[in-house]
Amino acid sequence: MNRQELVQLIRDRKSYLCIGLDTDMQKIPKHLHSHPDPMFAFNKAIIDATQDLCVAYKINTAFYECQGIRGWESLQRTIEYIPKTVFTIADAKRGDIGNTSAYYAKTFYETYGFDSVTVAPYMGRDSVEPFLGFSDKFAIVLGLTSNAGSADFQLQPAGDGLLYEKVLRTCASWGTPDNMMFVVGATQADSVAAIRKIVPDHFLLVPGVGAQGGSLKDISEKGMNGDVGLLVNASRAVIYAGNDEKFAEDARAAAQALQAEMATYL
Ligand SMILES: O=c1ccn([C@@H]2O[C@H](COP(=O)(O)O)[C@@H](O)[C@H]2O)c(=O)[nH]1
Repeated sequence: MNRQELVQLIRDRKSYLCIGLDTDMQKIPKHLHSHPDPMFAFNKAIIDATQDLCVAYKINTAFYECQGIRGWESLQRTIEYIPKTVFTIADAKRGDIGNTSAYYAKTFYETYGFDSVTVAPYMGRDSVEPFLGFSDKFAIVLGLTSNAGSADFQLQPAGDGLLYEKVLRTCASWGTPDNMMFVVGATQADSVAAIRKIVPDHFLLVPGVGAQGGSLKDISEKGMNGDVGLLVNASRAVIYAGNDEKFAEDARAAAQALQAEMATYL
């Protein structure tokens, strides 16, 4: 999916909600455990219940990788089940020397068919560029993350500003808003004005609403640009809104509340 199609989808659905499929075998309802593929059964029910309310699904690969081959099979069934009209994110936080990054890009864009993959930029230009050479695909580079540890490096002084500002400025010069987005935590709303000065046109993937306490209102008011420019992720707050037979209904209600609030900001 390209940027124009994503913007149109957001306008049509009055939503910039990304639902995170952080599917945890310890948390899915007990009655699904007898299913041949419990993770996929859970994801399928969530997707069926929410697909008209969101514009993206984010699969955090850690939850699948830890299950070995069965987890990768659940991931594959899930990505194949998500409608092609919805934007997909492999939250894998990859990045390595160039030839290795090229295989990470091929894995997520071609083998699995994701629209985007999250990329850790610490290894520099040659580690990020292999994710940029695919049409209608996006590298989503970690900018200012939602966790407390973001203060350890990202918020440290570097030259005239802070390290994360240098990361945003430098990475933005390697790509364009058509092939790159940035991760900015919802818990970092106070920094969003500074971020928008550096990357006014890029989409921001914003995790941290819900379980991590970030404010949808703050991030929407401070982070939106002319093309909306935001994908706000909620994982646990949506997919674990309930944990019994009606978990999918509960997930829909949680997603609907977020979408309804988003509609007021558009
Ligand atoms: O800075 C970051 C980068 C990624 N994440 C990921 O987003 C979701 C958030 O889950 P919630 O349950 O909505 O808190 C999860 O997959 C994280 O690994 C992040 O939180 N912050």
